[in-house]
Amino acid sequence: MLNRDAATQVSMILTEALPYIQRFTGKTIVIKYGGNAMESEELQASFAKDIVLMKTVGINPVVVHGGGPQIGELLKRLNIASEFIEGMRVTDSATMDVVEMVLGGQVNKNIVNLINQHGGQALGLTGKDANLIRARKLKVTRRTPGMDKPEIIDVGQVGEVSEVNVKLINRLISDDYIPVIAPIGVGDDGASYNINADLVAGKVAEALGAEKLMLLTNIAGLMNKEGKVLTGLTTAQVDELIADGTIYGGMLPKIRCALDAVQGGVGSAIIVDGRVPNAVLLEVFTDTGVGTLITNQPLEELHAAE
Ligand SMILES: Nc1ncnc2c1ncn2[C@@H]1O[C@H](COP(=O)(O)OP(=O)(O)O)[C@@H](O)[C@H]1O
Ligand SMILES: CC(=O)N[C@@H](CCC(=O)OP(=O)(O)O)C(=O)O
Repeated sequence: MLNRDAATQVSMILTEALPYIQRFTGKTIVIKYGGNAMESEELQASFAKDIVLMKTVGINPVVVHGGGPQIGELLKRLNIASEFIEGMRVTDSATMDVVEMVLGGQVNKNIVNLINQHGGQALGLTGKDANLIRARKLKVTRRTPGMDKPEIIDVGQVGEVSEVNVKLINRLISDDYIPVIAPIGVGDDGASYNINADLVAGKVAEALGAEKLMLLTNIAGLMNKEGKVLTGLTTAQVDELIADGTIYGGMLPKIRCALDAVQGGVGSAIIVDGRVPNAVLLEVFTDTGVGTLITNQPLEELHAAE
């Protein structure tokens, strides 16, 4: 039996959750589960439980996962060198094979299995299944201070989303499945594309008209040079932070996809620290959600989240 203090705590949490449950019931929330947020077995289990709980109270979670560090590990074991340009892995055909094996196999099935172990009905897909994610080749542009023109860089078999099979995802949702999507796209010619998982999550959220896009990562949020978490950002402020080098690497696609998603009709996008146990629950069901929030009604000024 719960002691008095624990019982009070539980009832406080449930009371706090009620308005959020009412607000999100029947709505779709897209959760991007980054490879860095899969740090430990405990965190993976708490993520799976959070997703099952969401579904149980009538919210429709759609998971899009990454697996960058897991791809890096196998590439290393196979002695295949790898580099990132502007947050995108340069992908030749040997690298693409590894990406497909790790994301579509190991990582996808691990998440599906965990959700199912906790009582959910997860169904894993790559963008190739039923042409879920159609893609075209992505050309990376790099702006270097002092150079008047941006460079266009060929990073190989890296794609961007051209179309999402919304009908399939909605069908899975209405049949009570939890879709778990690996960020591999298929070109018109059947070619495989390695797509940054943030970009897939953003486009899936946009295509579904999701209420919320959550990006789980290994940092407390988007930070300024002093290490303070920033929230309520405008596009212009983000552009400034990119230009002065405050935002770089993996945060570039993350913040861009968050901005694009809200401009494309998603209610809000939030970058959350996935290293915190039950990060998804805390963000969706309590007032304590912290991280970098991006909405269409930006706050007046950049400010540090409390
Ligand atoms: N301004 C910034 N604020 C926070 N993190 C940043 C910033 N600029 C770059 N980063 C880097 O971006 C990383 C998150 O991107 P990434 O490693 O691709 O995460 P994920 O695997 O979760 O998608 C952070 O761990 C940090 O190293
Ligand atoms: C083009 C590109 O960079 N693709 C990513 C796909 C996985 C991913 O995005 O994983 P995280 O979310 O864990 O970083 C990669 O190859 O690492």
